Amino acid sequence: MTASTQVAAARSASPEPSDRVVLAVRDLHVHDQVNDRDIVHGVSFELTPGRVVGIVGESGSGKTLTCRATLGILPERLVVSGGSIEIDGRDIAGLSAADWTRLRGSTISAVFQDPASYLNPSMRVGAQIAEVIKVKKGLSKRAARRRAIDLLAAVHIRNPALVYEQYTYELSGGMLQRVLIAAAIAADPTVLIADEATTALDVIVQAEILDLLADLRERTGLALLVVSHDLAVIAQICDEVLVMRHGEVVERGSTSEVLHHPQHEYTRLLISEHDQYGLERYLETTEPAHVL
Ligand SMILES: Nc1ncnc2c1ncn2[C@@H]1O[C@H](COP(=O)(O)OP(=O)(O)OP(=O)(O)O)[C@@H](O)[C@H]1O
Repeated sequence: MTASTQVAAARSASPEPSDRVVLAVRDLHVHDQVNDRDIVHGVSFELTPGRVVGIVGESGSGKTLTCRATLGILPERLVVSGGSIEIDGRDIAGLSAADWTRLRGSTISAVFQDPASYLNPSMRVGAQIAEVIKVKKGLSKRAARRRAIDLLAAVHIRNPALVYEQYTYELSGGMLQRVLIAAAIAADPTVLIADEATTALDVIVQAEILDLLADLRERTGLALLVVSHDLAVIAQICDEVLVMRHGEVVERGSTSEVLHHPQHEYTRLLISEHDQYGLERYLETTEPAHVL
């Protein structure tokens, strides 16, 4: 049984109602204590199992800080100054460092741009995934290795046992991003945040990684928060989209509704900027744009 089928089997053995809210961000405000100003103003969204919410916006619009607040990893000078974040029904405001250690990876996990910087260059990549499994799942060294190889197969790596033994410098950017996704899902989180996770990849590899995320959501019920400055990425995978500008959500709605009938001038600008990259092929479809 592969890792993904194991995950799917474990979940189907205890089916969860799909309207169970696994992440609720309500009226989130992030404040810069040094400059005494709010830089994220009232962001709200909810994730249920298998749902994909996207955040799109230009550089500096507050996308990453929204993710970092959700993961409890804001830079020191920044604080959550308003609103609430609940993960699996639990308000994160009162979490201790030990609670966060338990939660990160096993309930909420993340992948970012530049996977190489999140992997140790002097350790075989498979061993790094196995390490997560040993720590988070308490498996033996041998069982963790087996599961890590299964996970590499689950993220569509063709020769997982060989790749397990390789180092980061031997792998392409797309392969490294797959390895990082395997590590991120190793402890069966319910929520995965993908912050510009495909930005550094060429268009074909980017599409493959988005397919992989869609496949994981389909098979395991993983809920996804996908952050990108690129509307084409959002169009390919998200059920719902929030358009951010200067720390505020200027427009939100189902992806196909926002792409077909943008209400805000800034959304229209984003769409027109992306036409040249092929967004029109999603806009031309009569079906919802996000269906893969
Ligand atoms: N460590 C920090 N200290 C102070 N201000 C910060 C810090 N990180 C971000 N900011 C401020 O918050 C704003 C939002 O940053 P954020 O990284 O969330 O933007 P973003 O939409 O993710 O952009 P990008 O796509 O470039 O990552 C920035 O314009 C910056 O002014």
